[in-house]
Amino acid sequence: TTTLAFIFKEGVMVAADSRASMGGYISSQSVKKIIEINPYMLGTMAGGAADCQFWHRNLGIKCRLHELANKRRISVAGASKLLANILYSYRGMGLSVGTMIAGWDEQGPGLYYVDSEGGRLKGTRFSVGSGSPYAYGVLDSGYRFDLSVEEAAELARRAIYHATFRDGASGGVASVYHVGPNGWKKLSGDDVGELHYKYYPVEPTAVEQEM
Ligand SMILES: C#CCCCC(=O)N[C@@H](Cc1ccccc1)C(=O)N[C@@H](CC(C)C)B(O)O
Repeated sequence: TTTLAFIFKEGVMVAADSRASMGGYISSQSVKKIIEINPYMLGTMAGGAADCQFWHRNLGIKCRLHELANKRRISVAGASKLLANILYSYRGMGLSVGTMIAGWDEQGPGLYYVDSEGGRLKGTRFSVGSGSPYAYGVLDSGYRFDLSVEEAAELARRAIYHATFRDGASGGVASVYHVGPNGWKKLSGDDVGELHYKYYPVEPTAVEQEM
């Protein structure tokens, strides 16, 4: 898996691939790794498929119950704390979850990294998953706070693409979401095979050049 998220002038950009693997076997090319927790908050998934899917579903339920009990949406800090605490309570029992909670609340854009070791970090730029070293290379070299939404989406897309090119456990579709003051919006979903020819256009052959 390759997932990434970063805060910039216009909010938070979130992106992920869609591959599930079991050793060398590719078990799925169509996993939704960006979870819509509520209209203003997204979660990303990396690690054990079952663990990520179960605990993100559980988090969504807790967030909705928080809204009903408090008549206001939960903050990004609050949602990430709920997840970190429940994961920590299972520490050492073999859970494998590496996730980011991204959203917009009264503090503006928010981004946290949370994992099944109990880690919880507030930050402005993360990449999580087996392909993250490759994604960081593209992301860190291209990141600026004052990117436009289009530039930020393209940076996120390119970083996921290059990670899927090098990491065998990443692939399928590169999905990109933007979270702004009015909530999240899915910007794109591109098969990485097609993205390949966007970044490496096929040179016309000598014969075609003759035509
Ligand atoms: C579908 C299906 C079977 C999925 C098995 C399964 O969890 N694969 C894992 C890799 C893994 C993890 C721990 C033990 C073994 C195998 C996987 O593909 N994780 C991706 C994210 C999830 C959300 C799809 B990514 O991190 O590579």
